[in-house]
Amino acid sequence: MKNVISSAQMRDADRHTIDTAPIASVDLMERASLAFVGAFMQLYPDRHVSVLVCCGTGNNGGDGLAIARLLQGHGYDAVTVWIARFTERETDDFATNLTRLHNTPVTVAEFLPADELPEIRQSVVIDALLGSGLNKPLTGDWLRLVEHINQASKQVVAVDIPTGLRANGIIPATEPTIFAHEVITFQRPKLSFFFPESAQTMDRFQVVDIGLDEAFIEGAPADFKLVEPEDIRLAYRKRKPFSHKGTYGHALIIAGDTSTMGAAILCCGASLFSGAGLTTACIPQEGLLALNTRHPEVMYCAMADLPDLWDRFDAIGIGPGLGRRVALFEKCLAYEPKPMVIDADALTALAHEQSLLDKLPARSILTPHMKEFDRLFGDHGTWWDRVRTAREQANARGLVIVLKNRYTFIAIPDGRVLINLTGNPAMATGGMGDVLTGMLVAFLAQGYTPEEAAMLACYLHGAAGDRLVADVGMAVVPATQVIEHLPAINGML
Ligand SMILES: NC(=O)C1=CN([C@@H]2O[C@H](COP(=O)(O)OP(=O)(O)OC[C@H]3O[C@@H](n4cnc5c(N)ncnc54)[C@H](OP(=O)(O)O)[C@@H]3O)[C@@H](O)[C@H]2O)[C@H](O)CC1
Ligand SMILES: [K+]
Repeated sequence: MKNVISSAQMRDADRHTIDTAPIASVDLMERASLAFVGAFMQLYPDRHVSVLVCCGTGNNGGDGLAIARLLQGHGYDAVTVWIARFTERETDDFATNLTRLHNTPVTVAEFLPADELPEIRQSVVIDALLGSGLNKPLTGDWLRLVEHINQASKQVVAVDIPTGLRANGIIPATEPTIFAHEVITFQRPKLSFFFPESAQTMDRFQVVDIGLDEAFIEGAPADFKLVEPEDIRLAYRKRKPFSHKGTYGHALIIAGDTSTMGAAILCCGASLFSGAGLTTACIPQEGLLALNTRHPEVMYCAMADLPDLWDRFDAIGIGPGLGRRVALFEKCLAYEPKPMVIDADALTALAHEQSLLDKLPARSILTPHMKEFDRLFGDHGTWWDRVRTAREQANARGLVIVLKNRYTFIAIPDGRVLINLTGNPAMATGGMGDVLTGMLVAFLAQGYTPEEAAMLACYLHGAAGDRLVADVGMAVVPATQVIEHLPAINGML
């Protein structure tokens, strides 16, 4: 898992790399700018596209100057630079790059405080005004310039981070920023990119490697970790020769009600396709025909038989579409504790009866979306606060909290948060949560730890959706398709 590091840690990594590589700081800026230009050229291959590079006078601005020079060197023939001279301070690397830029034909205009800003006629604006050095909200001339750029409604590509966005996750709703369609960021995504509030500031980001010392970055203390494909390959255990269904555990899904039987069937299907050796459904009897038709492999357990059969199960998933049968949840908490996934209506029951939280089996997995989370732990004005509560609760109660979001945050008992990057907006359809729950139960039944199960299920769930979008071209992905695509994803590992 890769560390997500703070701006201060990034500065340390910068300094460390300069000292130990060794590399001059201006050469590191050149490397960063080259990496940016490589990514930019993929986005805008037309050398005649008109580009306005807006630069501050710090190192983000220094990058902008180097980028303008490099683009011109690559044959981009309509590059203009604006420099915002709103402070007398400039960094050494900015100054060096300004001298270098003056040796090229690129047009440079400088703006002093209160200067009138000309109309922006270029098609693309590169935002190199302020980067990770931001230490206060935008005001005065900075704000005026950023608003001028936003009002021009051009394509905006930000260098490292959109101007005005704080890097470290806390995003006040009222703070103005530039709006960037694309962010080309250095070495690591900034923590803020994973918080839904960042959608007001940016559409997409991509990370480019600028050769900072990776060992140093990975050695830094980090509360947030990115789940990488390599982590999944390492965690995932391929099926062994001579293994049998007993090797892969028995999952019990307690779900479904008259009008929400589909949730139970989706959940069971996901368990089946995620490799549980056996899957049993505790659903209302009226759902049996549908279950047998859709998934004849799944067995049935009547509500009344649960106490007698409980010993047979290795992991329990409870909640999807449980509806009026939700009292079952409290009953199950009185039986012998088993690895458990708590979702949907069972989460609502927890919210109504908070004392049940203390009765959850150790290291249970909770899978709330935002509303379920707030019902459970109180309203949160920002995602930063919500994630902080998730960390506190996971740590204090020894739970794994899968806080569902465009980038799902997995808060684990040791206080860290794993960030899952797979998944896409085409998957924003009903039933996806039921599928995730089924997958989690299946992985628990197979003997994975709750942390591993959460990581695998979130990653593979999103990866199946990503495949369906990328390879099959689906604009909208229904949950059943994700289930059927899971084996192919597993085989890929
Ligand atoms: N390791 C890396 O990732 C590398 C990053 N590079 C680039 O460097 C920037 C960070 O550069 P830095 O010089 O530290 O900071 P900025 O350019 O972002 O900001 C410059 C100064 O602006 C002032 N400031 C901060 N907030 C505001 C504001 N709201 N309004 C006005 N001015 C503001 C502040 O100075 P003060 O003296 O006023 O406190 C900043 O110092 C990084 O983002 C990358 O683009 C390197 O090029 C390569 C390595
Ligand atoms: K920027």
